[in-house]
Amino acid sequence: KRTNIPRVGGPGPHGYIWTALRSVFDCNSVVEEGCRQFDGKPFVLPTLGGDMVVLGPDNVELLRKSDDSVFNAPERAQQLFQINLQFGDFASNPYHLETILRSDLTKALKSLTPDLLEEAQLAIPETLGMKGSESVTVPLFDTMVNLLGRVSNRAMIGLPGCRDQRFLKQQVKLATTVISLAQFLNWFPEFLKPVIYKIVSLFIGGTRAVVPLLTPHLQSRIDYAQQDNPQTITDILLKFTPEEDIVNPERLAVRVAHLNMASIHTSAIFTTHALFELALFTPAQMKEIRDEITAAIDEEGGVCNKNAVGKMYKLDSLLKEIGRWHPLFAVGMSRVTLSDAVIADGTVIPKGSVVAIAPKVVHYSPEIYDHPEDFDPFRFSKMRQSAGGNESKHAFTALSSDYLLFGTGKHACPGRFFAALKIKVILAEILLNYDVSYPQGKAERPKGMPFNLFTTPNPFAKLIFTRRKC
Ligand code: HEM
Repeated sequence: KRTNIPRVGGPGPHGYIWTALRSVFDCNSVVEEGCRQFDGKPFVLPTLGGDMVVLGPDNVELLRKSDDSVFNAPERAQQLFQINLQFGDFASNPYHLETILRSDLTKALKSLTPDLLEEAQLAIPETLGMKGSESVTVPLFDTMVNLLGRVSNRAMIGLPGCRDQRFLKQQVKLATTVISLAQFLNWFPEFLKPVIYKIVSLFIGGTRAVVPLLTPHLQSRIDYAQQDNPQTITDILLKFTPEEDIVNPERLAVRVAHLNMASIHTSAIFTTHALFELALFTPAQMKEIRDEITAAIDEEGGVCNKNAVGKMYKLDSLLKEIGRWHPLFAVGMSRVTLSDAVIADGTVIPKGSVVAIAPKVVHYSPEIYDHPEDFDPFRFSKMRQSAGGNESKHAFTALSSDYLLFGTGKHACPGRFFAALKIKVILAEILLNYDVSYPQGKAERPKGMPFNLFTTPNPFAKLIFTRRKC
């Protein structure tokens, strides 16, 4: 048994604390340092939430096959988000994850597309604040979070809830508060956590602030759903909702708030990165991507429906290349070991460890990707062309051990098809109606903002949207 796993960073307590702080503010370089130093062998990454064992890429398969008996994901989600305090006891019956997201939502995407498109068409000029002007300059990430909050909720809860600004404001805030609050709660002993949570959430909001604003919108869906014609994700969810959550819609609101939390920021991050990249496109690249979008819509009789979106291969490729470059987390697919576990190189990981994998080691591997250090927006659409019958392997939403954006195995992101659809509907609409450019003198990709192993686009960076002349 080898259990002495080395640690990245300087020696001694000072080295430990300094590296843990770097994992908050400079996570990408600490993780890169560890991956380089230990060259595929596991190493310990100190974080403010405790030690994390970063496994080499040869363990992706181990996590893919995992059934939670040894490498457990729900337990890790509990630690990361303090789910029992912030979302209640849904671990015992996660019906909103299992039934709806894994099959029913994906099947319903076709019928949700017209509403997503209608909302995008109305919300884009309103959220940008165009108000009749030809051109506006906006802080891009915040603008996209607000846009995605509204468009996502057109599918999630429908009208009029998706335009309720008070609800959207609290819902958007939830994603940023949940993780920080969970990390803060982790510093207290178990028995104190509920009290601390109650006090702190009085000041910073969180789930408790979203639920009362969301519940009335769900109540009207409950009344509507008695007719058998689901028009929103909530309507589909209601088919699987136990009676106790129907009579207490606050309980249902917690589930919907949780789905929204997983859905809005992730999609907004991708839309933001995509627009930052599109603003750097050459005129020839821009023509290529626009021509493909127009052709896809024309083939569907001028309607941007789900089939049309499915034919926007260059847009799909751009998103996939963004995911290769910016995989959300410096380390992801995080699990807790429920017993001692032997990994690919024979190392024994002790029971109770948190393990994770650094996606960039895979995404930047020259054995997998040609010139991995180059950002090539059409990398995957070119790979698709030469795939000889295996084209779908290169789709943005395809899962593979060569591409870890959406994780792997049983817990791979179940919302990825919904995410891809809404992001593409929004981007196609923007590309066909606006030119995007950087404010003068800033024509370079803004650096992301790492925080707590997670990297968001720079919130201060701006983009100019100019209406296209037809
Ligand atoms: C581009 C957008 C998105 C990205 C990059 C993304 C990424 C991820 C990743 C990396 C995981 C963890 C996978 C693992 O541990 O193996 C995950 C899990 C999850 N995602 Fe997403 N996600 C996105 C959009 C969405 C959307 C739109 C929804 C909801 C509608 C969603 C719902 C979830 C849920 C519920 C889980 C937990 C699954 C489980 O534990 O079984 N995600 N996502």
